[in-house]
Amino acid sequence: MSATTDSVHTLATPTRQDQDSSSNTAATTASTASHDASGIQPASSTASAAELASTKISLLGALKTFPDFPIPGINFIDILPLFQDPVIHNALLRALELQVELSSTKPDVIVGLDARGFLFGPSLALRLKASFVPVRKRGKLPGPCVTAAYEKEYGTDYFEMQEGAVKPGQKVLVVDDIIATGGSAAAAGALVKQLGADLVGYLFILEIPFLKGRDKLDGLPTVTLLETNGA
Ligand SMILES: O=P(O)(O)OC[C@H]1O[C@H](OP(=O)(O)OP(=O)(O)O)[C@H](O)[C@@H]1O
Ligand SMILES: Nc1ncnc2[nH]cnc12
Repeated sequence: MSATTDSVHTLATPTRQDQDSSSNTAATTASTASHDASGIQPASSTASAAELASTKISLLGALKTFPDFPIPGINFIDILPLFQDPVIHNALLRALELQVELSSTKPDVIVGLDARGFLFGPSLALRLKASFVPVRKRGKLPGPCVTAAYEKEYGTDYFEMQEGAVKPGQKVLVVDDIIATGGSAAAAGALVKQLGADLVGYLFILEIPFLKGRDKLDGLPTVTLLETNGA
């Protein structure tokens, strides 16, 4: 197991758990600082930053990796165990909430991506007193929609949003479980902008850094709680 460290990350040693024969704990790094564009946190946020750092570490041991899923060559990182234990689930939501509070912008709307962005997007929106709006895979939403095609780690797909779901002047934060190649998030961001809203940034539970997904996000503030290259 290996994990990287750099100037904005502190290495956290995840606990390997022998949970079942087909899975293992992901080699993962918990960020102790926001990955936002400025990297600056106000002095008044010190207590929140400390809480966030310890909360992230409690999330690490729950992740599992599945080699060669859904196709050979992909090391699939399963975030679903984060929702199986209510203590970990609550810690996750608290960490995401703190992460948004530490950023400079309060979003009006949380846009969550089909399907795993739906697992925490609405709960996070409630905590932030923001709206929740879904981005769905093509053909699932009724009424007039805007559509964007995108490439991801294991194929091509299409995202849609309903016209009018976000409005000009609204500050929108796009959230999803994982940023891999960044194709899904970039497509969602393009739809938000096409509808005239103000895309203020992206928030993910987990980043796979070697796939350089951030490079597709136009330099917008992009925050991830955890990261792993799936080793
Ligand atoms: O950064 P990318 O390369 O675009 O990959 C990340 C996306 O891939 C996964 O979704 P997937 O399309 O597999 O669908 P699901 O959430 O419905 O399982 C994941 O939940 C992200 O949405
Ligand atoms: N390696 C991966 N594991 C889990 N979800 C993903 N979505 C895209 N790539 C993924």
